Amino acid sequence: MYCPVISATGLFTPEQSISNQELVDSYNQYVEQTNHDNADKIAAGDIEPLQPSSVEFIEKASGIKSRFVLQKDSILNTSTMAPIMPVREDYELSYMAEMAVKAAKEALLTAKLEAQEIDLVIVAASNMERAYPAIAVEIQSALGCGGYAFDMNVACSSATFGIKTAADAIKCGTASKVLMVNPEICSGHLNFRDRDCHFIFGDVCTAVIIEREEDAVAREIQTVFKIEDFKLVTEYSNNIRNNFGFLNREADDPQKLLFKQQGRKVFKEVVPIVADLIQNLLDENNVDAQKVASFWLHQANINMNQLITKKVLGELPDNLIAPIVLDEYANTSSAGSVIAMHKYHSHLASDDYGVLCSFGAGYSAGAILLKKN
Ligand SMILES: CC(=O)SCCNC(=O)CCNC(=O)[C@H](O)C(C)(C)COP(=O)(O)OP(=O)(O)OC[C@H]1O[C@@H](n2cnc3c(N)ncnc32)[C@H](O)[C@@H]1OP(=O)(O)O
Repeated sequence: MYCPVISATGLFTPEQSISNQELVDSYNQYVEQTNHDNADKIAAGDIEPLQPSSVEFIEKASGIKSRFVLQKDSILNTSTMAPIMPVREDYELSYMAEMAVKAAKEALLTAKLEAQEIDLVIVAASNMERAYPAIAVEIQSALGCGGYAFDMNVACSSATFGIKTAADAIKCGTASKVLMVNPEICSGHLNFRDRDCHFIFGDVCTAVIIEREEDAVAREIQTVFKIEDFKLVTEYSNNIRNNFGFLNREADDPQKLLFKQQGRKVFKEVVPIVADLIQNLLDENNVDAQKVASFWLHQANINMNQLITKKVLGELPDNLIAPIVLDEYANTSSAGSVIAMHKYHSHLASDDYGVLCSFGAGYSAGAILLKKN
């Protein structure tokens, strides 16, 4: 049985970003116009007027200050309020593959690997740009990787479940070097006309190389994280849903089928699931939570993340121990915890532990115990 390690990560960040102020200005302009257009119905009491959004609410409720997006103008334009991106021709690279190739190249460079050496490509993300051919097979071809490739979706937990799938393939010898990517175009599943959630998500792509420990050692890779143990859990819930799919293309209002959540219920129900999952993982491996150098958590919401770390550690740690990137990136679904790890791991010393943890729709949650070489 081979021992799987993470030998590199990569990150693609879109060039364009939207501040809370820009987002709120656009939303409030839409509210003003809609209320003006419906003035008679509102006056007759037939419909309620739309309420404005606010920068103060967004920052306080979520900790988000800005988000990166692939297509800013059409999101802020009140006549579209969605990322309007030209349909790519069959001979062109898809948007998801394009982002993933960029993130993957950084990871391959760090891991001192050629793309041809990769023998499994996994796309793990919460939305796929199309049903088939698999985006992973397109990436495999674009990079020139060998072996096989497939797509998988466990919503915000896609990356941890993807790493677990990759590690299992390495352990049993099905693959020796895996590229796992998380191209998340979350702006596409967001209803920017819904005040409750218009601020939550951003676009990004992360990449992770998982391989046999002996191969990474042979190439003298400086920073390698040994995958010590995992815990994955799913528990069905209707509280976070995206109902948009191939069976509702004729829906009256497709926007209403996009992301929706019962935010308070999610908060209340998911925090204990995640805190218990992490605690059980640490207990079973005899690792004291205080000795963990970093908890790279899914970047859902500042209050949720802080409560989870507080439950595990008994106090609020500094930003290196539980790094927050959602202020700049917002919630990027499966990519969030990997961004946190990518940006905040250089302080780990040899034999230090880190926990990579995801949680989200399903419900689904995953925690991975990592040990630095
Ligand atoms: C796990 C995942 O990644 S899923 C995606 C992210 N989801 C999560 O992080 C789940 C955790 N949930 C949360 O963090 C929170 O529920 C949030 C941030 C989504 C919302 O914060 P809450 O404090 O719960 O706000 P809530 O929806 O209850 O609204 C509070 C008030 O603010 C109002 N409000 C809602 N949106 C806005 C807005 N954009 N601007 C101003 N006011 C607003 C509401 O109408 C409500 O008003 P009321 O008290 O008069 O009824």
